Amino acid sequence: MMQQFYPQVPHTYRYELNKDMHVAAAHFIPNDAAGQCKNMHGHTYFINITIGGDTLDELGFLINFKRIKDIVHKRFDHTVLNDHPEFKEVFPTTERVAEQIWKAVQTELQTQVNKPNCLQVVVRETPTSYVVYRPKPEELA
Ligand SMILES: Nc1nc2c(c(=O)[nH]1)N=C([C@H](O)[C@H](O)COP(=O)(O)OP(=O)(O)OP(=O)(O)O)CN2
Ligand SMILES: [Zn+2]
Repeated sequence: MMQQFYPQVPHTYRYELNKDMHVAAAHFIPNDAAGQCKNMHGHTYFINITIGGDTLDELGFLINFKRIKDIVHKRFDHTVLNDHPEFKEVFPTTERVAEQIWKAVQTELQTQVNKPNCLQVVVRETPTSYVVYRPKPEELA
């Protein structure tokens, strides 16, 4: 079941789009300070992505919902997060996962003519733990 939690991000865009998805993935935090998380274990991550913009494309989309899912789900679903190049230098904590999702989505959005912005990424790792990632204003187009 989707966790119906939607933190609001303040903005003045005409359109706001939200995409929810689940990603099943394994990870581990290779440091003794992480306790049990040092051992490989899995989560069904709940992810919510918020996109804002003032103009639509020729179809009337801010961006196709499916394209957002493809950027994240195709990349991470049923994988070991630690195996991905973006997690070679940093551990795949919830914070870092949210940050990397923002980077991947924002990069894709900037290839669009209407250039919408990714305003927020929510990553829920467990029923009791989640992170909200928001870019700095200077990181937006
Ligand atoms: N700031 C962070 N703290 C922790 C992270 C993280 O990514 N960022 N990750 C973990 C572990 O990976 C773990 O899977 C999740 O921890 P936790 O929420 O403590 O899991 P529980 O289900 O045991 O939570 P309870 O509320 O105690 O049941 C740890 N910390
Ligand atoms: Zn974990």
